[in-house]
Amino acid sequence: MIEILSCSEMAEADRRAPAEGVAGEMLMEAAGRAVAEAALARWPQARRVLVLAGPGNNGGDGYVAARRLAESGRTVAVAALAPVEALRGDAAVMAARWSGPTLPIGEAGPVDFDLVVDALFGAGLARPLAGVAAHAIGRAADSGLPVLAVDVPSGLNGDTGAAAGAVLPATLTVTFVRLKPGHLLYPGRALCGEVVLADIGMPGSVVAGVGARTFLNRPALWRTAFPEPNPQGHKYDRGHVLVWSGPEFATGAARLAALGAARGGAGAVTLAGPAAALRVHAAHVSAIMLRPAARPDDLHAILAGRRFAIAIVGPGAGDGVEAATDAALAGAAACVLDADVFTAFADRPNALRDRIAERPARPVVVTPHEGEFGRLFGQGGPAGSKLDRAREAARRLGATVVLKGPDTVVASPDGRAAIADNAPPWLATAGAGDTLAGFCAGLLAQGMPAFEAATAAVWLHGEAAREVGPGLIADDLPGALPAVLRRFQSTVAEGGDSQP
Ligand SMILES: NC(=O)C1=CN([C@@H]2O[C@H](COP(=O)(O)OP(=O)(O)OC[C@H]3O[C@@H](n4cnc5c(N)ncnc54)[C@H](OP(=O)(O)O)[C@@H]3O)[C@@H](O)[C@H]2O)[C@@H](O)CC1
Ligand SMILES: [K+]
Repeated sequence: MIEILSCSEMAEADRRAPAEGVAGEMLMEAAGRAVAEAALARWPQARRVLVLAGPGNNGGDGYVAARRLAESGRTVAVAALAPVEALRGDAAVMAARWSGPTLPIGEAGPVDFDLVVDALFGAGLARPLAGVAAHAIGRAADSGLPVLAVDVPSGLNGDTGAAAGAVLPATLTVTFVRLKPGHLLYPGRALCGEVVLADIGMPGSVVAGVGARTFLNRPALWRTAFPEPNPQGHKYDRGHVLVWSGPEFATGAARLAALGAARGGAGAVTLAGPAAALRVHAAHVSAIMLRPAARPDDLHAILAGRRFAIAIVGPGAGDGVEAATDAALAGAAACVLDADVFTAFADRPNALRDRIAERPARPVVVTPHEGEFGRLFGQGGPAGSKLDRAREAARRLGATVVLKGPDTVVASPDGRAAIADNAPPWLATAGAGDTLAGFCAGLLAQGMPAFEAATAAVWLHGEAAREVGPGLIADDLPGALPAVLRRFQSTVAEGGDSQP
């Protein structure tokens, strides 16, 4: 279940389902039943339920849920935004099957109820909520009652995770078939509360036919590309990562990247930089090699001497970052560009694009957080949701983009994208991004393709942070990776997945 479907892709699946023998009515019955079952499981004590029903199929699901809840002995009332006669298609059928009390929404407040089911708008939201609909969700929110949202909280855009106007925050959201981007991208993720994904009998072949290009970042997405250690392998079979280090008083970031690359599985890792900086590194690292490079241009010669080297440039790179980027893009087999690179190329994304385009077959992964993304692209940068922006940036740069945050998006220039949902809040700490750049380079060094390496690195990074728990500092992340990898490898060996 790793595809993520946009609202229009989900509608496309609905249109294709009847040809595979699954009528819309069947899907709606199953959806409404799943909502009722989730309500009963989560709030077994709730006796009186108010269902807010909208004018489309989201409302149709609400009428089914109302019927099912009434059948299970709950006292249910429907507060309808549209008169029953105005409903069309499956929603009209389901409204006709509902024989309990129905009031115009303006006349039904959430007084004397224990639970609100929000079936006003789902995937068909077309504009900000206004008038009686906005008033109704305001009253529901103010009531303090738990809210079960059908598909998505009303007012939330299922594609972007944003809301142009008022939204009814949910305690629990029951969605169907596949997740939508809005369940994962903030603020949507927080507005959904807990999310339950219900199987409503949509055939997998119908979903596959839609050809979704967005995925949940789980091992199932990249597991087959994950490097398997060769028992007869040599360390250089697992690649060599070269990290450019800036000046002596800013060595931490480059060192975290180097340690991340080593833990991420690179056969060998070298920190290259000014001698004064290397002396600082020498006081901290043992397994990492040190190579003097007085000036970033010296990287050309170092890279020329290696058949296969992955370069990391940006963490703690300092003033020479542009020259170091040039050398990396000219000579490395793959590059991870982070941090100071985005300052050096601020407002000049095309200059970076042109350099990347000089060797189009060579994988490049860029790993900005939102601030760095804004700095790089400046005015006229990619617009829209985080997913849209990452995709557009990948297309413009010709590089795999990791747009970091609590809902990190990885996008490939070929159009694929993945959203992560496993980063704990304590991962937002100084140096965590440098370690991520290292994990990614460590996987690239072992020959993993860029999109797979970047998505795997992001997932492993989140798991490593969970492994450490609250109180984490970035220094802990490389050391937490072996336990995560051990668990991951054992689930692969068992043919399973550590998460669905
Ligand atoms: N495969 C699945 O997942 C399945 C999904 N199913 C369910 O179908 C839902 C999608 O149904 P949907 O396409 O009918 O859209 P929905 O959200 O009900 O809204 C459309 C209506 O709202 C109106 N409208 C829009 N914005 C408005 C506003 N701001 N203010 C006022 N009105 C506004 C719009 O009117 P119009 O824009 O034309 O004026 C139209 O009448 C989906 O979320 C899920 O719950 C299941 O039943 C079966 C399987
Ligand atoms: K809803």
